[in-house]
Amino acid sequence: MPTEPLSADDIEAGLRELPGWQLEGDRITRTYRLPNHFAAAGLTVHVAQIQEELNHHSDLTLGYNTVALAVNSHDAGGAVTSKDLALAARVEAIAAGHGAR
Ligand SMILES: C[C@H](O)[C@H](O)[C@H]1CNC2=NC(N)=NC(=O)C2=N1
Repeated sequence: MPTEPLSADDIEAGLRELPGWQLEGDRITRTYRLPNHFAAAGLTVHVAQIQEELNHHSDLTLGYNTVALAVNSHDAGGAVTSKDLALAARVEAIAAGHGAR
């Protein structure tokens, strides 16, 4: 998968397909709210598993009942690439199953 930086238009187009995700500075971010702490911990572990599978890792923060992700591509000089959007899409696909909104 290319690790070329995406244009602002491409990032905007990608984020339109990712509800709740936004561009904050040079990273795409999302905070999921979970029914309770244990559900948030479970989503955190599941996201870590996906990130290992993709070999692409966000800053992943577990709160009382939240899971926050912030990611860009180090190997593209800290720019947003298709790898970041792909990670976000994988997380979007499983988050609701953990009770996230
Ligand atoms: C050596 C290893 O493949 C690289 O460091 C991977 C690991 N996870 C990564 N995560 C992110 N966000 N960006 C990267 O460029 C990256 N590269």
